[in-house]
Amino acid sequence: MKDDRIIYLVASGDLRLDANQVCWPAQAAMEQALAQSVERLSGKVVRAHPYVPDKKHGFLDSQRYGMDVFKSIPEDAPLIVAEAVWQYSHHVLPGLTTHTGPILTVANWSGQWPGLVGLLNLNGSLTKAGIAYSSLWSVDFADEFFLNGLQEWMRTGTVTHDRSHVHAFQGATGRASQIGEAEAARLKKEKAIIGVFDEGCMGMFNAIVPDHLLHRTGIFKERLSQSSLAYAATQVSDVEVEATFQWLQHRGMRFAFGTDEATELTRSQVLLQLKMYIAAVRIADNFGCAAIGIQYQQGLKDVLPASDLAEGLLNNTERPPVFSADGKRELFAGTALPHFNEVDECAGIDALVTHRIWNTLGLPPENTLHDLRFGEDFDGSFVWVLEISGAVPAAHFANGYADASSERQPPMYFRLGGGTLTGNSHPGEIVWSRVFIENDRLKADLGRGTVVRLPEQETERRWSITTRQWPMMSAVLHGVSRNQMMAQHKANHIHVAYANDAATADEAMMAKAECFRAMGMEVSLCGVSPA
Ligand SMILES: C[C@H](O)[C@@H](O)[C@@H](O)C(=O)CO
Repeated sequence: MKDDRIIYLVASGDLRLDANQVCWPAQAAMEQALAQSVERLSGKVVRAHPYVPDKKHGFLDSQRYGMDVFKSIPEDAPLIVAEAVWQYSHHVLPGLTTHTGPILTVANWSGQWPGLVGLLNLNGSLTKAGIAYSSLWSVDFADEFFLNGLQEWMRTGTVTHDRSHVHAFQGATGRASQIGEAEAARLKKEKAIIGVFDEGCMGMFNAIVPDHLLHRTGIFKERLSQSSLAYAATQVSDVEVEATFQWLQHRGMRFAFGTDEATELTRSQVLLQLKMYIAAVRIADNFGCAAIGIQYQQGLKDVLPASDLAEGLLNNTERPPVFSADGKRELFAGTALPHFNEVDECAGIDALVTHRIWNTLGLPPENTLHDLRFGEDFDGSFVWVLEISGAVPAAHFANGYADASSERQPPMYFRLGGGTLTGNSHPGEIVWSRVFIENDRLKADLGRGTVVRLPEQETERRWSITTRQWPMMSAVLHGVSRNQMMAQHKANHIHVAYANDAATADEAMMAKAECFRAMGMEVSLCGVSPA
């Protein structure tokens, strides 16, 4: 007889065995706490797939495995996708496309592993796929917000969230309107190319912009291969790469060198990373790209050290010069070449538009995405830990390269090592944004924030409970609570750019919103006034 109390549970994981094994204890602890809360409300959690002793974890670790597991889940049953780790959404997406019962995505509010990041990627992917779902998050699965939400979901199949901070953008005025419209018109007339080095990183379905939506904005993809990047890196001379390395050292960037290739950063890893940097600029020039994205994961991760150092350098106006192979021409001289991490094409659109609008406004054009990794209250405000897995432009640190260091990427994600471009982002006024896809439309959320200087001890604490090797930004997002942000945000990534002060940040936000609107997107302002 069918037991109406049963709620099925699946857990999507990484593709990398090491990451799944290292992170499994956190997942097991989270599932236990979650199951107890469900039981308190008279439900019963049944795992739809087991812990596999041979693998030493219980994650869905491939798309095919996910499809096979979903065959045995009754399609109309209530289903929880529980996440304490970074996960590849395509492991569960196929099964969820045909699931008719209520779906709840849940993450533990912890910075230890990027579980919240995984949850947000899944939510963005489900949104793009048009699959109905609800979502919840909790520190211990016993708080009122979580229990109320869980109860509502178990009773009605949905969770209602407060989204009163989201306002339809009403159009900009004055200079912001002119600049935004002019940039959109320029894109339509002149067109622009984003170079995509192997589409579809780590199952991030939400990060792939279908051509029919992209082309309406004036942006087109050049589909590039990471194989050609690896080859081009072999063509860079040792003399050139040595000069690039010296350039960085001369500006005070620190490299945390060791000797063990398996766990430490070595000079040879860094030199390969810098060859990749030079190669990427040359390929971008060859194909006339206005921005590029290197996925690094599947494929390149087995061939070269991490792409992050190259990515951070590309995003900075002041960066080591790169010349054409014949040495005659400096490429992209005096400017950043916007790079979108993990080939997140939504971020690619944003990076290009931000780069251009900020330059027009005379603002620092360096922009980047971060993961929405974690956050906690500090001194009466909710301060987010924005942290990306490797690199930000050095201009985001108070003293540029002199405040930047390169640390070895964690071995469980980056077997072949390579260094990050890391540091603590300086205080200041920022514009945040996210382009996403819903109902086969490009949409964009924008808002304002302030990067705060936390006491050193608190900064260190936050770094130590997340990933110490990765660059961090401590941000207060204006007019948006933690739960509102989580409920609305449709991506693991959030885009950020600094302005000079509050007034210039407000103007830049409006100019970008206007540009996005003129590019055909449905634009919302979050936490700030619509006009
Ligand atoms: C290395 C990890 O897999 C990261 O790529 C992950 O935490 C992310 O940054 C996801 O946006």
